[in-house]
Amino acid sequence: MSSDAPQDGPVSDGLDPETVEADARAALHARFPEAAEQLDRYVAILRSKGIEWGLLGPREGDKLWSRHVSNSLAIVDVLGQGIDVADVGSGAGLPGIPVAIVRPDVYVTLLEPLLRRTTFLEETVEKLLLRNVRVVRLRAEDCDEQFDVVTCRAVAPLEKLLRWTTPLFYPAGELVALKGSSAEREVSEAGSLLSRSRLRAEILEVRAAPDVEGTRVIRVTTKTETCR
Ligand SMILES: C[S@@+](CC[C@H](N)C(=O)[O-])C[C@H]1O[C@@H](n2cnc3c(N)ncnc32)[C@H](O)[C@@H]1O
Repeated sequence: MSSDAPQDGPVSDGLDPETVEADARAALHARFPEAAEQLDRYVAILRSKGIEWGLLGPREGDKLWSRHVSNSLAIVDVLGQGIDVADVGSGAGLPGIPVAIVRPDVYVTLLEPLLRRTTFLEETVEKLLLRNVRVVRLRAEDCDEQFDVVTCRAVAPLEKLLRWTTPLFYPAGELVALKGSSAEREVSEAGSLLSRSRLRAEILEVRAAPDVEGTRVIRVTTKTETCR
């Protein structure tokens, strides 16, 4: 699951991975002090049960802060206040759980079709006492609810994501897809579907905290009609 997680240039090149990881944790604690303890508890669950259950590769244990949590939290400033979010293909809860931890004003639905993963998610949500999260075992294309924002990370190329998720956010909401360096190519490949569906895509550079690696998201919204 982790190999296709979006990540731009390796900030860790030449640096001791333990230092990179400790620095990322410190930067995220400094940015989200009220959430620091909960984030630590979530990372501990990912490092133990997440890896044991095969939801993350064994080598990801050393990159949980610098690769996964910082990447997930890069979208927090893109999300409006008090909104309903669906995290499609949440896997081990990325980005939905870190977002729910630092943004208690947001209500997050973790949408995930695989039983093993929804069991992990339900147990994790219960352990962390997250009141603003629910877990729904469904494929995105089988979900008939609507959300203000659909998030996703490392699930599918934009064109496929649009086919699966447009009914979940159209016409008033948006899709926020964590992508990294493939963002431009994916927008271009989805060009004709975007225009046929009257959707507009923009690429945003985002970062969870000043001292962690940034990434790029594709934000898709509905084209607004212009009055003549
Ligand atoms: C590579 S994992 C990424 C998990 C997580 N978002 C992350 O960044 O670590 C892709 C996830 O998407 C889920 N998935 C695949 N097809 C899906 C669909 N049609 N609707 C919802 N989730 C789907 C898979 O079950 C899997 O958990």
